[in-house]
Parts: sequence; structure tokens; C-alpha cells
Amino acid sequence: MIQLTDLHKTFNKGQPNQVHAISGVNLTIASGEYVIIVGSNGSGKSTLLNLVSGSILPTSGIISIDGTNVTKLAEYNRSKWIARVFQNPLSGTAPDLSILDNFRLAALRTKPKGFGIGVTEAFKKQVKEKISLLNMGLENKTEQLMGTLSGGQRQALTLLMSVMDDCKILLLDEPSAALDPRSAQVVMQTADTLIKDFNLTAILVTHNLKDAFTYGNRIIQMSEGVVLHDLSSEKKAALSQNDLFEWFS
Ligand SMILES: Nc1ncnc2c1ncn2[C@@H]1O[C@H](COP(=O)(O)OP(=O)(O)OP(=O)(O)O)[C@@H](O)[C@H]1O
Repeated sequence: MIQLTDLHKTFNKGQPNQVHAISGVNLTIASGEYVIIVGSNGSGKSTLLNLVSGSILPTSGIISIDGTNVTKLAEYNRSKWIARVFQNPLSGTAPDLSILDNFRLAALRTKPKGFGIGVTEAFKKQVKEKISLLNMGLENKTEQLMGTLSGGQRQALTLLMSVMDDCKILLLDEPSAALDPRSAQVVMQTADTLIKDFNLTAILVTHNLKDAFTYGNRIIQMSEGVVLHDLSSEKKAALSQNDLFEWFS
């Protein structure tokens, strides 16, 4: 469970360019919930994800994960709970390493410093089994350099790597925005399947209202740093795509 209590984030406090990016957000996200966050440019969506991941710290308020107060915990120390996928497919992987070596690096992410993982036959088998879940035929190309794959293939592998190490929370920051429509659909469906299969708590930030409508079991609209709408599963199911467009009119 993720709990945000009276969360505030002000950038450039006391300066002429001061911005209240988050202004008193209270949210409780249950385990297994898949929350979609929409909102206009500058409404605070990415800042909220940054606060949850620990890449920035709040000005005030409390963030807790599974009952542990993580408000002041650095991003590195939250990584055992949290995985994050960004818009740019290049940001989640090392292009000059093979698919297999990328998985080896990912497996080391949450291990203590100095811990090593060799590419054993057992590890290779485990990686191939996982990759075959994507149905992209990439399980037979694990020696191929990551940089030679398409953006969609890389993003799907990034998603898979990010959930392989027992993380509980997946933060998706417009993961398909840089992809062509077909690849975007594959990545969104892959995310949906992995969230269900691994029973993850997930937050997706998106500008794509079709995705917002299709995926997730809760939808939130941010506006000027506050939560404007918050619809639970039943209400989201009753929402039409037109209703969603109306939120932005
Ligand atoms: N590091 C920063 N320093 C100063 N201001 C910032 C910083 N990060 C975000 N902001 C400001 O905080 C506000 C919220 O930004 P944020 O990126 O969270 O919005 P967003 O809803 O994700 O927007 P978009 O949809 O355009 O990505 C904006 O006014 C933005 O300019």
C-alpha cells in the first residue's frame, strides 16, 4: 500500500520563480491497484511520481509504503519496492550490452553492493522463460545487443526487467509516448499483463485518454498540484471516453 499524507512540493521556495507543484495531496493506493493519472501539462503528475520514487523529496507531508515511513528515504533505498519505466526507451537499458547482460545488470539492481550474478545456464534459462512471456520471439536473441532492438522491443524488455526482482510497485511515466501506435499498444498490454501476473501496485501517468480509459482500475485527474477527480474501479468502469474528454474541456 502507498499512502501520501498532506503532501506538498514547492520548487524554488522563496524565489520569484517559486512553483507549488504539489499542494496538499492525500492518497491511499491499495496493494494491487492500478492507478491512472491524467492531467494537463504542469499539473504535477511527474512530480508526484518523483516523490513516490524518491528522486525528489517533499517540502512537507508523509509518504509511506506498506506502513513504513519512507518520506526521507533516498531513491536507491526505495528501489527494493519500486521499479520505474520512463518515456524514453533508451533510458532503461544499456545499448552496448546484450539482452542477457542487461538482465544480469537489472538483477543486480536491488542486491547489496559487491554482490555478483554470473551468467550461468540456470540464469540464461530463467531469462529466456521470462522473455518468452512477451511473445516477441526475443527469447532466441538473448545475445543480441540491446541497442539493435526497436524502441517497442526495448521498452517491453525494460518493463520485464523492472518487475523481475520482486518489486511491489511499478511507476510508469508515459512509457509508450515515444513509440509508434503498434509498439505503444504492445508495451501497454505487456504492462497490463505483468501488473496482473505479478500482482503489482502500479501508477501510470499518461496523456493518452484511450489508454487511460482502457487500462487500470482507478483514475485520478491532477490539476494545479491537487487531485481534482478520483474515481474508483466501479466509477471508472462507468466512465465513457467522452466523459473523460469532458474533464479537459
Ligand atoms: N525541478 C523543477 N524545478 C522547478 N520547477 C519544476 C521542477 N519540476 C517541475 N517543476 C514545475 O512543477 C510543475 C509541475 O510539473 P510536472 O512536471 O510535475 O507536471 P506534469 O503534470 O508532469 O506535466 P507534463 O504533463 O507536461 O509532463 C510545473 O509548473 C513545472 O514547471
